[in-house]
Amino acid sequence: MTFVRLAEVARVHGEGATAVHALKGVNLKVDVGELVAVMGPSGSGKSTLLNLAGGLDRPTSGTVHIGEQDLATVRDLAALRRSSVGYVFQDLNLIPSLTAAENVMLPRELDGLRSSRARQEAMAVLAEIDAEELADRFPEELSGGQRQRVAIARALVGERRLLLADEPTGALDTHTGDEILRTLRARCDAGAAVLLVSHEPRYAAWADRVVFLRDGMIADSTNVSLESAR
Ligand SMILES: Nc1ncnc2c1ncn2[C@@H]1O[C@H](COP(=O)(O)OP(=O)(O)OP(=O)(O)O)[C@@H](O)[C@H]1O
Repeated sequence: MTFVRLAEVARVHGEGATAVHALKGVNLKVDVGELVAVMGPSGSGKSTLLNLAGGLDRPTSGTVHIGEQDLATVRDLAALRRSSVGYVFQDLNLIPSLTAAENVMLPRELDGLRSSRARQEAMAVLAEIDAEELADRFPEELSGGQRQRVAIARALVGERRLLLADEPTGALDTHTGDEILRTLRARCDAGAAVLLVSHEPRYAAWADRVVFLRDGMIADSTNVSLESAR
């Protein structure tokens, strides 16, 4: 079953002579339970693709569906994003005045959950990625790698059915990076759809499929033979 569908999606940044055609007529489906890795050179449109797939940006032309919903017709896109989509950005975006646990709780509290329940969920997901001991620290008290793990916990909390990860292993050592990939893979196997941008072939090996972008177009798409790759 397809969970995310991009059809003939184009995105032009700017206008006239300075216009940048970041994506040009991209078609992509990600199924429930599927992990798709997006690879490609710098500037090929990977982040633009992720932002469009999660409704953070709108296409210049073409359509994006999450589940049954055409994002162009969704009234409360922010609510849809909060309930269905988890993002791990390159620049982390943790709120400095909140502890790690409070950062992870925040999306659930915005969903209307009581604090005690949101905290329970936050602690469970921090435990899942082996980061419970970070719960009561503030972002400035964490290393780059620890911040990354907290940002990942925030993306996983709740019943997010679509996870978008842009270089989620960027600041992490190999062991922790592998742990994160194992967690993403487990979420996927439990029914999430995952889009992962990575420069590193070793992480792409965790994917079901690798999509290569070049100059805003899908240049190639390869199914990964999982057993041999991991
Ligand atoms: N807001 C924006 N305004 C103007 N141009 C943009 C904007 N966002 C992206 N671009 C341009 O669109 C193209 C695709 O950018 P994008 O960030 O999607 O590529 P990327 O493959 O993710 O690159 P990287 O690997 O360096 O993160 C690039 O030429 C970039 O400069």
